[in-house]
Amino acid sequence: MEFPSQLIILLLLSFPVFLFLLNRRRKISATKNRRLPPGPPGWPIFGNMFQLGEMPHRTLTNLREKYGPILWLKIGAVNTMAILSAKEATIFFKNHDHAFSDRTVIETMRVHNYDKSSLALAPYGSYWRLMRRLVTVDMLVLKRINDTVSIRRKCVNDMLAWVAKEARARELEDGRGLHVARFIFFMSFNMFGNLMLSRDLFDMESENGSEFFAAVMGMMEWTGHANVADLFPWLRWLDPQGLRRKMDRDMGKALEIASTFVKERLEVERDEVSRDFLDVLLEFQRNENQHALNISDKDLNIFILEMFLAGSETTTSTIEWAMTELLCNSNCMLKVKTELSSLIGTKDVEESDIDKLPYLQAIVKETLRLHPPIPLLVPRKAVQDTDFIGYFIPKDTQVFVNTWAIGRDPDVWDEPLVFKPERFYGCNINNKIDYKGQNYELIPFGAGRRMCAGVPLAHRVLHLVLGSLLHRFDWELDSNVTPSTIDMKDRLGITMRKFQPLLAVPKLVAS
Ligand code: HEM
Repeated sequence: MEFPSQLIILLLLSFPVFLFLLNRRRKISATKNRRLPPGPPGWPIFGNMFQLGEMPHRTLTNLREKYGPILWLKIGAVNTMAILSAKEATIFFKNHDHAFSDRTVIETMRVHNYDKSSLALAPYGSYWRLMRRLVTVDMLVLKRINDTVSIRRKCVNDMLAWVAKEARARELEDGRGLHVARFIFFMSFNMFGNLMLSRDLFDMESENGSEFFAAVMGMMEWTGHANVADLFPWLRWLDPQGLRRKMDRDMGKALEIASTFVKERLEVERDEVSRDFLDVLLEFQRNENQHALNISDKDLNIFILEMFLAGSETTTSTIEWAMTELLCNSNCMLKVKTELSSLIGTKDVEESDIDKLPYLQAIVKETLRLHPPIPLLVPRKAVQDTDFIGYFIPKDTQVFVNTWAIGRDPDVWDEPLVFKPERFYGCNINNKIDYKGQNYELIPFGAGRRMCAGVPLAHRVLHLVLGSLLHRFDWELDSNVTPSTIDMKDRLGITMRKFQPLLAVPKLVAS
């Protein structure tokens, strides 16, 4: 009778060992198998770099038909996986978000060790967690966003006054359009200047930017350039296009000015009413005993720069595209203007009105579906070797989640190439789809752990600015273009902007 109970105990003890060995065998066989996703053959040394062209989001989308929704590329020396469909993106974010939660860092972002202090580029770990908490728990929470409503209102009013002045001037000059993205960008920059530092950094009257503005503009330019040193890391020391040198100069200047802003702030008494994001940041830094890590002064200065880099171009690109689509689709323009006038009347659009404006919301979603400002998201990187849908993805592989392709995925969207806000409106089946990271077919802000930390603020700003421009003015295309001749090409820099900037004529709405 002794024997069976010993056997049972032995079996019970050996079961976990058995499971461990089985799991290990599976992993070894997946690794041995090393089946990479399919992809176009590349050149020796250069891989697929010449095939991608200037608009990789479009090139990759076109490759889906031949190779399927998951693509393997070698861009120079960099292993790259691209995800091109909503179904595969869902599996990626639901089951593998952790395994791909690091970031690839481009060469220009290593200057001044920017990447070491950046929230957007930090490796997935304790520093990232701390900074992410700062943004999502202390800074961009509902109360603080509500406390700063008047700042955004003032910046939008300044912009509306500027456009009104231009509109009056244009009444005399037949049909000459205004460069729409320019004044949206200046307004956004000032908005972040006021939210972050309580100061205007661009003078709309004289159209003059501060030194800080010029330095951050330089940073945006060098970040948006394709850099050979990113594809062949052994070329880094050579800085073949001089981008590192230029970035070093402009980022150095921007950091120096940001540190004087901080020093000046430390010398003044601040009251609760005028608290801005810098006050929140400094308080977070002072409470260092509550965190596992310290935030250095440099981390703080880099955080300030990051808010400008993350927020102003993305906002501008979205609104320029929304205005373009509306000017090409007069029925949608009429519908949104009718919604605004019947629900808002003659008063200004306020952030508190957004929930009452479903068609305006549908327009913002539809614009972000077709024209996501960051079409390949901020590239992720594999933290470890991973088995992804039966493919072996080696550690350090760069991942492009092509949200541009996913927004046009024919398996998900009816008439995917048509601008149709109605799909998100009324009783339509897509009405419930949102960009807050739960619906993987619409991910202009990404999804998962590394999803955009600025969504609550971006949501307010996009609707407020677009709603105000549409409510206050009637818009027409520049007299040289029509909806059928307008150029709809995009170009990729730090964000995806319209290749030919939108020129449109504002006319004051008679009140
Ligand atoms: C139209 C507006 C915006 C768009 C389309 C956008 C889009 C994105 C995208 C695609 C990512 C990468 C997500 C991923 O990897 O899954 C991202 C990251 C980020 N965004 Fe935004 N963004 C916008 C506005 C803002 C604003 C206003 C802020 C801050 C004030 C902001 C702060 C950030 C930060 C800090 C990250 C890095 C998050 C992390 O790595 O944990 N963004 N954004």
